[in-house]
Amino acid sequence: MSSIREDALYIANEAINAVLPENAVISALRSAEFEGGVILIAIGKAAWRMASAAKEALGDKIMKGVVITKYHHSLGEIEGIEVYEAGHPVPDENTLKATERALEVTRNLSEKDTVLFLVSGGGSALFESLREGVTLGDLANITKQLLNSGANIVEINAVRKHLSRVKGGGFASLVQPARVFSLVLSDVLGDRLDSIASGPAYPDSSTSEEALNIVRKYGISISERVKEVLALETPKALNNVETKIIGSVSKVCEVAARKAESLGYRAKILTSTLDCEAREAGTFLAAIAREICEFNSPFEKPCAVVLGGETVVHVKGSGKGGRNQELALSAARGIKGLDNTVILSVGTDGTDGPTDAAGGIVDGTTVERLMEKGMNIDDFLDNNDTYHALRAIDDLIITGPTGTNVNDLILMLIR
Ligand SMILES: Nc1ncnc2c1ncn2[C@@H]1O[C@H](COP(=O)(O)OP(=O)(O)O)[C@@H](O)[C@H]1O
Ligand SMILES: O=C(O)[C@@H](CO)OP(=O)(O)O
Ligand SMILES: [Mg+2]
Repeated sequence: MSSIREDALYIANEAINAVLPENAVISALRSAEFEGGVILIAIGKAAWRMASAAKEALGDKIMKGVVITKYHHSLGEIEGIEVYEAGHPVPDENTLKATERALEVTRNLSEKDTVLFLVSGGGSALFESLREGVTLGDLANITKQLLNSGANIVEINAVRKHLSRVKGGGFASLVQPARVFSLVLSDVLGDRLDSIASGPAYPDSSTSEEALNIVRKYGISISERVKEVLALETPKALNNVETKIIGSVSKVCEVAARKAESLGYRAKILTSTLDCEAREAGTFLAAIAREICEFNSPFEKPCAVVLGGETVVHVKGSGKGGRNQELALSAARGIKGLDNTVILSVGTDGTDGPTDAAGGIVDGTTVERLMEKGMNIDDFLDNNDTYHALRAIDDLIITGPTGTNVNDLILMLIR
């Protein structure tokens, strides 16, 4: 019989494999019709896999193409398509250069032409052409502040959209009169199309006023010059765009639940929209675990509790970690001493925060194993240093870039 840890890792792996984008791209393109030329632009952490699937489906119908993905996320050449890598989560020079190339290949198109736009999370950092008055230095600085402020992705992107020529519908405006056919892998809760990769081809629902309020709410420091740029509006209507969502965290949760059932666990999806502070989610989940272990309620053992979403972290310490590692370690504190209980939290993109881990997997012995090494769990949580704690006791999950990106999966198994 496999161990409960092995079960958890198997379930997570199967669920992530089920949202690799290839099949979804190919089936979405099967029924699509293109009158004139097709120009492919793919952005985000899943861009390479999405583009290579589109090439497989459409072959020479694709006249030109540009892929922009995160460093170490491309898997080689794709015939007839230019592949670039750039900075994420903070954009860099290569972001601007690659985006300029994407704008060049989509210039001067006719209304018969189609821009096949393949969008996945990460696109905000990877696809950028700045409004006049904003420098790359400004954007990098504002991005770093926002990422560590506890602001959620919808808020972060409301600000980024108002600094950009391509975000918030800007890209679709620039390629007019060509039509944009957009396939989107969602990594934003509620599948908000104007927030995923900051919606370069979707009418923006956020306003300048909101962007300025977010800057104020989180105490983001910006110059007067940047403030003036933020006050300019984004497109609120576009008539050349068609959009399809081809994957999201709900599917990850459903597959995880199904796989858990196939291993004999009674599975429940608790939520697919978890969005609170990471350590609070971990503490809360641990409390549910204790209830189940003691009273066999509200879920009967053996059970699998599945959650999907994207928590946030107010980073105050100077350590290394990510939201999944922080959720897992805080859960470990709460399930200390429980038998046959495992909690796992993993980013489906394979990278959790600025680390080489995808997440963490903890159990009732995690705290004790840390203590044996002379490590106090609270110190590591306080310093946002969850990576070093989990690494010391082999409780990290390391997958490398997965080629997909649909938020995070959290799984609790009890038997
Ligand atoms: N030391 C840390 N501990 C916990 N979280 C952190 C730490 N450093 C950065 N983060 C969080 O990691 C987030 C970025 O993680 P990442 O996995 O790259 O996000 P995404 O998958 O959404 O692109 C930041 O928003 C920040 O809140
Ligand atoms: O690109 C982005 O804006 C976000 C959401 O889509 O993705 P990530 O959090 O992976 O950077
Ligand atoms: Mg991630």
